[in-house]
Amino acid sequence: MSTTYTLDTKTDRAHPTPKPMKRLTVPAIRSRKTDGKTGEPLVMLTAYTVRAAQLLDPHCDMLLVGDSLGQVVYGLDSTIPVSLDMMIAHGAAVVRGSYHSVVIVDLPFGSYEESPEHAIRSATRVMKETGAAAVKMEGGEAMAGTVAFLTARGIPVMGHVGLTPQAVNILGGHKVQGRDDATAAKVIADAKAIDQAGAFAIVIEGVIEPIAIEATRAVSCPTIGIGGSAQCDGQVLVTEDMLGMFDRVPRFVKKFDDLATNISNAVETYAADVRSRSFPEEAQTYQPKK
Ligand SMILES: Nc1nc(=O)c2c([nH]1)NC[C@@H]1CN(c3ccc(C(=O)N[C@@H](CCC(=O)O)C(=O)O)cc3)CN21
Ligand SMILES: CC(C)C(=O)C(=O)O
Ligand SMILES: [Mg+2]
Repeated sequence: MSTTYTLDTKTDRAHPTPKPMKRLTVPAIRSRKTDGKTGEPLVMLTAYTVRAAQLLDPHCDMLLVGDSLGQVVYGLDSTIPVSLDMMIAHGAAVVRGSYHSVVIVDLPFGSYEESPEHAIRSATRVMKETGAAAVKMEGGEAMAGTVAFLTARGIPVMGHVGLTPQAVNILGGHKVQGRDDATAAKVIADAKAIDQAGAFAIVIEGVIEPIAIEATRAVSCPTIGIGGSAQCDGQVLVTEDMLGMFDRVPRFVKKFDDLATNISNAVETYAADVRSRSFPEEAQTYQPKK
């Protein structure tokens, strides 16, 4: 399944061996149902900037321009205030920095819920102005008609069920779903509805493992877990969380590095060097031509 890619250290761009890399497609992603064990899980991470996209692209199947940029990039308390213009600006940057992964852009709160027509207007802007291949929207049974409407008109949709952060005011916080019969049944029904409406994949966020497994088995498209289960057909995390760049992280995050400490150390050294006049040195200083 996986091809070997090498990194051009000057550009951080991936180079396949032996022939040029082609961007993965939505149908290729859709066909990657693993049924829990067989097959290679899908790898997705969030990206908001061109530099992040360049670094992540060779290693991922999908890059998600998540509305989590509200908290991570803009310091907001929730994803509720994020605008479509913000998503489009970051989406275009991520498409420019990638050429292997499928790029998916979150439709932000208030840009799609009113009607299928409302959703397609926003999604069309995303597709035209960013070059992304798909959009993602939160919601289950209530959004199934909208998912079908967009899919029938050329816009691939990724679903998102379980802990849906745009519904934080209904859920009463970022709370794990499926611990009681009512939310457990809702997660399954929502996943089935979005799958039958034609979603090419579904994010299952913050759901107890047995229900995430049941939802994965109940749908024909791949599920992407985040605080879901290792038996989902793929996994996603917020990149800054897994790199140790964001301090308040959910329990489902594993920190694969501690970049905040590295950056803080480098800046401490810079500040000390400026204050002691040991930076800049000769090598960083311009002199008149001799
Ligand atoms: N940096 C970042 N990472 C994310 O994963 C993320 C965002 N931002 N912004 C949008 C949403 C918000 N998310 C969140 C935020 C908090 C929890 C959280 O603290 N959950 C509790 C669960 C408590 C429970 O019900 O048991 C936890 O302790 O993990 C979960 C998801 C996921 N998304
Ligand atoms: C956490 C993922 C699934 C997301 O929706 C986001 O980053 O906004
Ligand atoms: Mg999101």
